[in-house]
Amino acid sequence: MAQSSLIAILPGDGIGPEVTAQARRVLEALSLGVTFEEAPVGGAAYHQTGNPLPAATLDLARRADAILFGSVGDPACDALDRHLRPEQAILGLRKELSLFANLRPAKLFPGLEDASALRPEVARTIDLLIVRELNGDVYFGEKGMRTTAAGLRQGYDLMSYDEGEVRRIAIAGFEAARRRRGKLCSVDKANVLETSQLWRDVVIEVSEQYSDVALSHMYVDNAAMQMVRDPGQFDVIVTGNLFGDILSDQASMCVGSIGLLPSASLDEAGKGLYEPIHGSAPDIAGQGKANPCAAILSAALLLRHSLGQPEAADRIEQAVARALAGGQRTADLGGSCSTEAMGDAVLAAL
Ligand SMILES: NC(=O)c1ccc[n+]([C@@H]2O[C@H](COP(=O)([O-])OP(=O)(O)OC[C@H]3O[C@@H](n4cnc5c(N)ncnc54)[C@H](O)[C@@H]3O)[C@@H](O)[C@H]2O)c1
Ligand SMILES: CC(C)[C@H](C(=O)O)[C@@H](O)C(=O)O
Ligand SMILES: [Mg+2]
Repeated sequence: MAQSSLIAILPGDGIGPEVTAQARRVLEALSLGVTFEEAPVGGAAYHQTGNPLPAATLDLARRADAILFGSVGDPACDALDRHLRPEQAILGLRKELSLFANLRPAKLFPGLEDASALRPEVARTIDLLIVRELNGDVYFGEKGMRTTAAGLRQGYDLMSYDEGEVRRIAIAGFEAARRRRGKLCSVDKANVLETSQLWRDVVIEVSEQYSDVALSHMYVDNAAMQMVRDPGQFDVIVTGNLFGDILSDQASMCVGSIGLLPSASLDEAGKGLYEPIHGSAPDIAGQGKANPCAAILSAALLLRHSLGQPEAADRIEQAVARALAGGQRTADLGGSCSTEAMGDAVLAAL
């Protein structure tokens, strides 16, 4: 029941706290009777405790019904050992909570044609969902630095997927396609990578249970090209962790800004972490310039996927659309609204 739901707020670093504050205001305005509890994460947590993902923060994330996450990343931490860096916090949460299915929707908001990097008639066709695998791939394989026989420094990161990991994300992709326009494009690099060959084989096996979904396959380099040539051809894209990371940043500029794309990271049971796809944006942090829409739209996904509140989710999405259509825009979209003013505009449109 939403009455007793606990939402963990993990604002993080850079613009994370700025955009999360606006998302929280919007959730509060809906008076859903939810409780919020906040904890530090990323560089903020490292500076306080020496650990980017302190036990108390992980505990809150486990106890909560859903997690609203800002962003992590702090240039002052870039020289730390990798396990101490802010980014380990989001990777750790995804892994510890088995949040393997990352949904990244991208759709052009009416009126934002001019903000897209694409021509308006192309931008208008975009309504796609990237289903990105989040617990495996080159992100979580063996990695390290070593010295070659010739005495050269060598970095390595092992890419791998087992068939169980591919099967469960393929199912998530087919299920999403079934709820949308019935088209699934699996993106891989099977012409070169064994990991991708297994990926393709398993996706084809799973497709036998989904005869109502039209499955296609595309190599990732072609997919990057097709995303800007004819993005309207895509309904659902299912892909691995690394390819999904890259393609989703690209998709964001096709609809106008990285400050617009939310995401849901789900486990098998529907528990979720919700975050904008963007990072901590150190170049604009602390200046009130960040676009809070991705964070606000992430709160909408939280209500829909973890709290069973689809009407409230629709209300938030419609309010964002109305605010944008009314000309309220932050600098990334060519406007002059501050982060807070954009939050005000969404609240006014609720
Ligand atoms: N999930 C996460 O927490 C996450 C995601 C991506 C990057 N990061 C981290 O963030 C740090 C910065 O990385 P980066 O610069 O490659 O990516 P970034 O997404 O933080 O920023 C890329 C560019 O987009 C702009 N931008 C991002 N979000 C914006 C918003 N809401 N409104 C307006 N402009 C916005 C930034 O100003 C910057 O010019 C790094 O430490 C990186 O590891 C974290
Ligand atoms: C910060 C980083 C670990 C993260 C990723 O690569 O998954 C980010 O780029 C994202 O898209 O959420
Ligand atoms: Mg990314």
